Amino acid sequence: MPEIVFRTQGVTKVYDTGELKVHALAGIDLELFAGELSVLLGPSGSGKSTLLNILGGLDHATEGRVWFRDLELTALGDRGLTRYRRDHVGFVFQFYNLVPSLSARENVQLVTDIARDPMAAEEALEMVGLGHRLDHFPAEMSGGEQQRVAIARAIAKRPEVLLCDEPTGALDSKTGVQVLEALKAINDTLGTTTAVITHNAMIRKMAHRVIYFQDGRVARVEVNEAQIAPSEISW
Ligand SMILES: Nc1ncnc2c1ncn2[C@@H]1O[C@H](COP(=O)(O)OP(=O)(O)OP(=O)(O)O)[C@@H](O)[C@H]1O
Repeated sequence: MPEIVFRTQGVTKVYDTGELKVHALAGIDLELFAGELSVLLGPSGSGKSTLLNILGGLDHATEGRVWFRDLELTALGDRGLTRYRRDHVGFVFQFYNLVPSLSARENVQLVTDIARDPMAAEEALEMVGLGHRLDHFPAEMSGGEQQRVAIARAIAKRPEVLLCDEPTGALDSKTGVQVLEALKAINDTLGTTTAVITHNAMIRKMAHRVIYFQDGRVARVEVNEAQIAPSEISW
């Protein structure tokens, strides 16, 4: 049995917008395991991003407890969460947030310059299949290539976990598959525990574990005995 990396117990999240209370998470008990790639599926508003943000230390649970290995995230204050994110978590979002005036290499170096034990920016870009585009600027790259630069930036500090919120949401099938191949290569070669939110149910086929959300709860979890290659996924 692989080690547990994330464990949540009765996690709720209520957004109180004054007039209205939104129950985004209604009691999540979940475990994510070392080295696995998990896909989080579910209708819009079912709580996927809210949970990912709590696991990544970007947001606080309203109730319940969350552990990253032995570290209880729900016991940390903002400074503790900042340190946790810096040391352990890579994020990838739907939009790439690259600095337009910096090359691919320089965008990654923004992180490697301040990380404790980073890989070289060139190595990170090689891993996502962009070793030949080091000196290109974001405007010279396709959406899929820009997303792969963002992935290289996220993994260059060698985070133990990589949390991805709709990483292919803005991409067509062909470039989206290249992004999925980059995520798989990282999961395979670095063993990075990876969680991917998607609306695209086809992507579940490349996962070790598929977590289905419904109304702020985990409706079910499926374990895939075999995974199919991203190149065999299309949409
Ligand atoms: N900052 C916020 N303030 C108020 N309500 C919020 C906030 N963030 C999320 N919500 C609400 O919480 C619920 C869960 O949202 P969440 O973004 O986690 O869902 P999701 O499954 O990731 O949806 P999507 O697939 O559309 O991104 C939704 O009803 C959403 O409107």
